[in-house]
Amino acid sequence: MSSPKIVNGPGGYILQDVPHLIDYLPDLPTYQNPLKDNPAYSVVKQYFVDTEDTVPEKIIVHKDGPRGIHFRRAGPRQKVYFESDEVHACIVTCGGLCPGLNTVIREIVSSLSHMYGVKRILGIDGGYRGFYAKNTIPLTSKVVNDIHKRGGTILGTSRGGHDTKKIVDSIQERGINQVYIIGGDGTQRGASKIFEEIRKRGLKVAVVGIPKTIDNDIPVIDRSFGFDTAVEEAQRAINAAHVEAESNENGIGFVKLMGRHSGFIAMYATLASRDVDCCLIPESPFYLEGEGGLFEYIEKRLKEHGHMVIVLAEGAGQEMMTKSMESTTLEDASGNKVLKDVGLWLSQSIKDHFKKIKMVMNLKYIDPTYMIRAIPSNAADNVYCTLLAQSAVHGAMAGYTGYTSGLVHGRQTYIPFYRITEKQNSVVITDRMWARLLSSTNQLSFLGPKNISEQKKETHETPSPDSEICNGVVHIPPVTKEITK
Ligand SMILES: Nc1ncnc2c1ncn2[C@@H]1O[C@H](COP(=O)(O)OP(=O)(O)OP(=O)(O)O)[C@@H](O)[C@H]1O
Ligand SMILES: O=P(O)(O)OC[C@H]1O[C@](O)(CO)[C@@H](O)[C@@H]1O
Ligand SMILES: [Mg+2]
Repeated sequence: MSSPKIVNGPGGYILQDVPHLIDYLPDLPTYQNPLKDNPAYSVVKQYFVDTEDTVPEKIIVHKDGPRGIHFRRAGPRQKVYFESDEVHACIVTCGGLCPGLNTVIREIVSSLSHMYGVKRILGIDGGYRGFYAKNTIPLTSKVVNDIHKRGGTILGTSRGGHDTKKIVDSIQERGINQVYIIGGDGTQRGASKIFEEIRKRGLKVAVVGIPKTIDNDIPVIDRSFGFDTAVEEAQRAINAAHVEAESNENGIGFVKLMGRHSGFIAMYATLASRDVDCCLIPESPFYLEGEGGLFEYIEKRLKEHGHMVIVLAEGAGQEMMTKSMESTTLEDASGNKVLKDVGLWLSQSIKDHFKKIKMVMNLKYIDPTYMIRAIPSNAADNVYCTLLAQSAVHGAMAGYTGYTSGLVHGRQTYIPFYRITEKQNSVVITDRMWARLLSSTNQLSFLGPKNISEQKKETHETPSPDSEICNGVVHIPPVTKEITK
């Protein structure tokens, strides 16, 4: 692994910089950025980003506190390290779907063609393995013109199949010199390995990651593109659950949403809806029976209101499920643990409980999990995708490499891969945002004081001042390599 580029400045200023091609190819020539003559840019007062501009990771600071960690600000630079004719770019999408993938593809192609006059852009078919196992797809502005109106990815995606050597061989053989890799935490780990191999071989190839995660589990960045769309789409399921619940005697509308280790979609969908009485996420343990348990809370709510809505993230309550429901495949092709269907299990457990206590109850279970991610991105996400793609392209043209292009406190930045891959982002239940949710739903926390003090120890002893914005980061145990029985 190449060592991190850290620049220290006065007042505790730290720049966690990203690699540059000249770190290992010092004699590369530079060229004037063609944007200088672009009519869209020539009217902008200061259209090139000052190379000294950086963006702070934490925006809330104390008077006497250090200035803290910063990232390089994204945007076009005066000098570029590629001539337009020289660029041969490729784009690949990996991991699960997310609204906005096609918009990012479209905007990378548009930025390269319209801003930098690039003519050779390839799509890699079907994720990482497409580099060595499939044909490529030529991409032009015409080909991608309408794709942002469709869900999914026109390039196809996959899990597994990352073979660093074969991928870099393919890049080298095809003469590709800019690689745009769109995907989640696993994908960014793969991108980092590709960068290291390219650097080792001394190739003039910029490797750029574009973060995508419906679960919002990538750290540092404000949120992933597509997250907003997914939360919005989840409202339709919650509304339906509410209508069903209201119209039945002791009705329970029960909605399962995505979120393997991180309950962000469930949390934001709950906060947005206002119809949810109980939100269950992986980060907040709960129990069913007895005083302070879920069953008691449901009974109470039904007696008070006659109906209720429960939103459950798929990773919640996994540890409680019986061995009898154990799935036969315990991990996917990428090594991610395959979760058991907690929605079916919990809704059945609730039904059994009410049967046992002889109380009438009508539960309607809605599972819209894939529906919220297989749709085109909304207007806000489309704008986000556009700016993200433009920033990614500006960085590669300027010779930066080995970075993820991401939004930090509303600013486009270049983040070194190691900051993206070292941890997963999770809801921190001792932070303000979860407390806001609890006050909004008025649900119990289902936590004893022991659980709360354990969470505090696991995360930050002292909550970060701006933690409610990006929620915080916790260490997730590495994916367990269980043997399939
Ligand atoms: N540690 C790793 N090193 C190299 N490649 C990896 C690593 N982890 C995952 N990958 C590769 O990245 C790709 C996507 O990984 P994964 O299936 O975990 O999805 P993801 O990018 O995390 O997206 P999401 O989880 O949001 O759907 C796969 O092709 C996988 O082989
Ligand atoms: O697409 P697959 O392989 O079914 O995986 C589904 C998983 O992908 C995600 O959408 C993103 O990791 C999870 O929320 C979900 O558990
Ligand atoms: Mg992932």
